[in-house]
This record gives sequence, structure tokens and C-alpha cells, in this order.
Amino acid sequence: MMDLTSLLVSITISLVTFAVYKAWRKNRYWQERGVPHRKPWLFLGNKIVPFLTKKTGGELIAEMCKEFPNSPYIGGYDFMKPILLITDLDIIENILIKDFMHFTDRGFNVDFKNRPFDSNLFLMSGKHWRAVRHKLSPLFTTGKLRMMFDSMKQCGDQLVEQLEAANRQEIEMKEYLRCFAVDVIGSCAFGIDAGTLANPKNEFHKMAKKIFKLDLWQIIRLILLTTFTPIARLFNISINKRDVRKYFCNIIDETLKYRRETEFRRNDFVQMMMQLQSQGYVEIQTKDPADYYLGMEQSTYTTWKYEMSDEEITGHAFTFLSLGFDTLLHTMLFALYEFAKNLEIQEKARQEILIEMKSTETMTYQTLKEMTYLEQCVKETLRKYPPAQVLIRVCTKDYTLPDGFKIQRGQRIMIPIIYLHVNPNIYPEPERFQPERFDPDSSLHSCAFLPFGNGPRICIAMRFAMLEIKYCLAKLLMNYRFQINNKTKEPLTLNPKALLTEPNENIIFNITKIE
Ligand code: HEM
Repeated sequence: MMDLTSLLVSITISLVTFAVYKAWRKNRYWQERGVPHRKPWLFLGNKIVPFLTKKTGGELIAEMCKEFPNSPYIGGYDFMKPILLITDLDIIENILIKDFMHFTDRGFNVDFKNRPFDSNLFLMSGKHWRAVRHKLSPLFTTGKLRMMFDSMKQCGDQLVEQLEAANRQEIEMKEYLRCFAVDVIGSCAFGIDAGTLANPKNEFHKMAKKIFKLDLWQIIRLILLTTFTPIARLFNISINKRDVRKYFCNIIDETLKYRRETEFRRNDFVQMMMQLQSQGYVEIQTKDPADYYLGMEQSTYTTWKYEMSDEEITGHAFTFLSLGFDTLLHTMLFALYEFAKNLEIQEKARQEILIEMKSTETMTYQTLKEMTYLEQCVKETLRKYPPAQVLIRVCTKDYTLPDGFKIQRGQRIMIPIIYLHVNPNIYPEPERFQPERFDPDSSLHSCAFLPFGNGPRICIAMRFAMLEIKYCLAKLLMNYRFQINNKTKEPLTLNPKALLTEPNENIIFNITKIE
């Protein structure tokens, strides 16, 4: 009779053999469909955790795309999940814009019903996303941006005051820019004076910095949420760190309570969301109760009512906060770096700013709008250093590509922004910083420049982000000249441990005050 040890050994061997066979079968997915792909590793797919390499996840994906320059789409494996990478601009346009109804979601599976504090437009799907997007879009109209501009200006004045107080010629701008961005979003999202420019060591700044800090547990959480979604749901995994969420939720709760009790009003996201909440529910007409609004072939309509709760307001305010500084801070930092490397471009941008400022006492929303060359410089920065390196979609309704290839419902799609933005066929000499690429009369494909995505799921805060970046750069260029200090280690590389694009090296500037 077989003893217990032999039994356990045979069971283990059988299980391992079965797992290896399953992984091997999965790894043949693209081969069986005739889609060009790089050979995956067993269980790990193509994405060897960026921690083990010196490249970011996006750079690894771009390398794969470069291997097949003539293919409009490429197969890849995220662990054992097949992903389809799209590189052809016309197909991208169809997916993001024209045939959006087949690709409405990003494929996260977050349980918002039981975790309203995790409410995050980026992660939402289907009818829930549509209702919330509809509710939140009015937060970013021109009128609202003009109102927020005043808060930005106060922070800009403080930024220059702090730089003057530091009175240094050799400076790392990163922490100053972070404090500026944290104070702006603190003011615009919650209506509070976060005070980080005045006191960079305060708790608000400490917690804000932690949001995007990738530790091992955060990486595991992200892998579970993106690749093993049923497990994430089963264990009620949250994308946010517990202490960070608790800290900011308390602030927002207190703000809501205070405003209700005192009827105090302020032009910020919290206030605007309270107003939207008091306007009542959004009614969404959907055709198929099983597949919500994607079931276009169904003939019966159903109505779904969506109302925003206090917990959701907190969740959205927290989302705005978390997305509202790392993206902006690094774009401003990379822009200053490029200005410091390209002194003629820096001077041209400064002259434009000074000319626009001649006819006005202080900088206004309108003056900033007239600074078109500065805007081109920001766009060129976002081309070279897109904060998000890929766009994500999931196929929500079966779809056929122009060549007859069928994308099945549930298929995950990635659009490698980081590859498109340095493709020499789209942008000749991609390494050069050349704001002229974005001249108003240049004819770029609608999906060649995607730092904010495109289509109905484009970044909801794009105009807010552009406004803040332009304002901060204009304020700095008016007051200082920037050059690279030779202690900066070049060429710059990207930090493989960061979720968003950021430099691995400390960028040190020599700054000179303009009298
Ligand atoms: C330079 C700054 C920023 C960049 C480059 C950026 C980029 C992006 C990108 C690439 C997406 C996905 C778009 C798509 O899938 O098509 C996105 C979505 C989003 N962004 Fe931004 N973003 C920036 C700043 C901000 C700020 C400041 C906020 C909030 C105040 C914000 C809030 C959001 C939200 C809520 C979404 C989800 C939209 C939806 O799914 O409907 N972003 N952003």
C-alpha cells in the first residue's frame, strides 16, 4: 500500500504537472491565433516584474512593439493573461473613439457598492462610470477653472516667495514643485490650505507622498486588482493604502460636516460635488438589463437612477487629490529640465510670457490662454515624458478588426503611449525637444498624441492639468533662468519602481533671479 508521503508526493507532482500544462496552453494563445508576439515565460508572461529590471513596465512593452514594427497589433502576456497591444493609429482611433461602445471599460473589478470610499472614476465600469462621469464633468468647465485659478495664483506667489527665501543658486526643484502641486490640489479639491510650501514636513505632504509610493504590498495589490480580479474581490482588496485613505477621508468628512453646519461655501471640488449631490439623481437609459448600456441590439429600455452618496464624494475627492500632483509635478520638472537643456527655447517661451504680461497687471486665465508657444512646450514635454505610459481598455462587446481578426469580449487591450510618442515615423528625431511639432497648423493624427488618452474616457481633468502646468512654468520663467547643474547625472533614465513616469536621477538646476 502507498504510504502517506508517496501519496502526497504524487499529488504534488500531478498538481504541478497540471499547472505547468495549463500555463503552457495559455502561452500558446497568440501562436494559435497567428498574432505576432514575443515568447512568454512560463507563469510570468512577458512582464518580468520591473523591480527585477532597470526598465519601467511601459518601456518593456515599447521594446516588444519595436520588435514587430510592421504589425498593427501584437500579442503579449501579463502573467498568464493574454493582452493585445495596438500600435496602428487608425485602429487606436476606432477603439478609443469611433467604436468606443465595444471598449468602454478598463477591466478593473472593484466592489464600489461595499467600498464607496474607493469610488474612483478611473476604475469604474459600464453604467456606473457613465453616470458618475456625467455627474462630475461640470467640475471642469471653463467657468469652474477660472474660479480655481485664483487658488492656483496664491500657491504660485508662495512658490516664488519660498524660492526667494531659500536664496540658492543650486537647487533641486522637485520638492518645491511637489509642495506647489499638493497645495494647489489641497485648495482646489478640499478647500484647505495644506501649507506644504510653508512647511514641507507636515502630515498632509507626508501622506500625499505615500499615495503613489510603490512598496511590495502595493505591487501585490495592483497585480491582484489588474490580473487576478476575482481574488482581489474575494479578499476585498483596496487600491489605496489604509492609513493614507483614513487620513484623507477624515479631512474630507470634516470638511463636509463643517460646510453643512455653517453653510460655508468655497469654489472647490468638494463644494461642487455637494451641489451636484443636492441636484438629485442622474437617470441613465439602458437597453439590456444584463449587459447594461452595451446591449444595443436589445429592444427594451430600462432606467437606472444614480445618486451620489457622501462616501462617494469622499472617494472622488481623494481620487482627484491622488491623481492631482504626481502627474503634474513630474511634467513640470521634465519641462524645466528641457528648458534648461535648450536655452533658446527657454528664452523664446520667456519672451512670449513677458509680452503677454505687458498688457496686464497680474496673470489672468485669459493671459495664460494666449501663451501658445508655452503650451506647445508643455505638449512636447508630455510627448517625451507621458506620465501614464500605457492606456488600458477591455473589450466589452465582441469586435472585428479591419483585417478580420476577432477580438473577443473580455480581451484586455493596451495602447503603448510611450512607444507611439517616440516612433520616428510619427515624430522624426524623437529624442529632440521640438515644441514646433505642435504648431497650430501641424497635421498630427488624432491618436498620435495621447498623454491624456482620448475619446469618452479621456482624462476628465485635462484642462485643469494644462492650466496648472502652464501657470507654474510661466510664473517660474518670469522670475528665474534655469540651467543644468553638472552634478545632474545624465542621460536621465526613468524610475522603474514608480507607477507613473518620473526621473530616476535627481535633477539639479542652477537658477538665476531675473531682476
Ligand atoms: C499631466 C497631468 C495628467 C495626465 C498626463 C493625465 C493622464 C490621464 C490618462 C492617460 C488617463 C486615462 C485616459 C484614457 O484611458 O483614455 C486619465 C484619466 C483620468 N484622470 Fe488624468 N491625467 C493628469 C492629471 C489629472 C488630474 C490633475 C486629475 C484630477 C484632478 C485627473 C483625473 C483623472 C480621472 C478621474 C481619470 C479617469 C477618467 C475616466 O475614466 O472617465 N488627472 N488621466
